[in-house]
Amino acid sequence: METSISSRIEALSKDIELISKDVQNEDEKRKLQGIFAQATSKLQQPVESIWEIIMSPHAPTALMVVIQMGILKAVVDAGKPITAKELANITKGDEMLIIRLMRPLTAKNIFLETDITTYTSTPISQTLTAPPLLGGYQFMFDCATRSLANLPTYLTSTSYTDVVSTPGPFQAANNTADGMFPYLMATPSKMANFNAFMAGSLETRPDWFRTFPVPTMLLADAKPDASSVLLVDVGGGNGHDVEAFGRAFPDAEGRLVLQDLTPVIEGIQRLDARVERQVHDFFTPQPVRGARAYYFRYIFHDWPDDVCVQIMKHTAAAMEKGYSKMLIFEWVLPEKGVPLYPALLDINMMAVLNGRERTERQWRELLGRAGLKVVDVHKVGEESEGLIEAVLE
Ligand SMILES: Nc1ncnc2c1ncn2[C@@H]1O[C@H](CSCC[C@H]([NH3+])C(=O)O)[C@@H](O)[C@H]1O
Repeated sequence: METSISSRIEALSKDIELISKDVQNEDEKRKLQGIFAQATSKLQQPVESIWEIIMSPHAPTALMVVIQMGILKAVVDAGKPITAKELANITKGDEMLIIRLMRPLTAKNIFLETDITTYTSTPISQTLTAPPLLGGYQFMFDCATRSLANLPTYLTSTSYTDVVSTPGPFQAANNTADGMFPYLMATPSKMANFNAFMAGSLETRPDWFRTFPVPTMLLADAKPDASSVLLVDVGGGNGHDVEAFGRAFPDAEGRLVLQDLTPVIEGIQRLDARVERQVHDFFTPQPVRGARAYYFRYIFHDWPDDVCVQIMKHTAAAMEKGYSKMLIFEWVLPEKGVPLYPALLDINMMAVLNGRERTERQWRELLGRAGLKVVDVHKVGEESEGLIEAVLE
């Protein structure tokens, strides 16, 4: 006997609930989300999908204003329903403006409308108040959205050549010769938003040093004396990553060094004593020579190829042949079927930094130009970043 659609939907919904609970890791989670997204797009009429895309910038824009006005904080802090009138009093904004801004956000379940023009927070708005997410949201809106909106105009002006050098879309959109990092560093609160964002992006990810075989790859043959350097985190931001690495391997011999530009190193509030801080511009010669590992997380996707080669050459010049390794933690795109997130990140890098996400072939070529060769590409699937291990040719 044929089962009715409604009983099949019910069975599917139970199954989805069970599978969702059993999902073990990021890779499985993203695969499942991909299947859900595909199912949704199959059910949607093409015209509905198109309208969803057309209307996609509007809610994030309303949310940015709501953050900027202090409404997000006021609603979450209230801990109970709060009216638009009360919000207008707290934020000194116009009541009617607040009502209009809150409509798409309640429709998206970012806030709950408990009564007419009365709101309370949801897990989404509550989670968004965490500094890494709030900082990240404001950073993306400020740095990426303007460049993205201007990208079609910019690419018309270049007759649709790929973005491979500076100046690029960010410079055109912001009418500046500077790159994103000097732009951020000129305003400490913007740089703080960015650093919080980068540190926070680790929290939802499995640690690279637990995912990939650090004991065999690095520790086993590292020089056993305490004065040699085990790992340099180049452009390591606040030091969150190298600090976590140190905590994971408390007995590993060797120094841990964090390098970044002056405003970042000087802005660090707290860091394990084991991690040495060093101001270093990676466009100048690498001062730490002969380390076991020079680790770069999310650095090269910020830069066009020619610029990456400069950074890589400075590192290669400091590496000890047969001992030092360059480790790159980034996306390694498949040649076909790039998942949505890294595909979007690539467009982001194009718009904001004249950078790009790269395939394994592109990584090998790039490293080869700096006199380095890839000895291994560690991956756990297409849905998460990989670790490229390279040595001197
Ligand atoms: N010229 C430069 N020299 C050294 N660090 C730089 C330079 N330009 C940008 N950076 C840093 O590069 C980093 C890129 S963001 C990545 C931060 C960190 N590795 C992480 O994965 O969380 C930022 O911390 C910047 O301050």
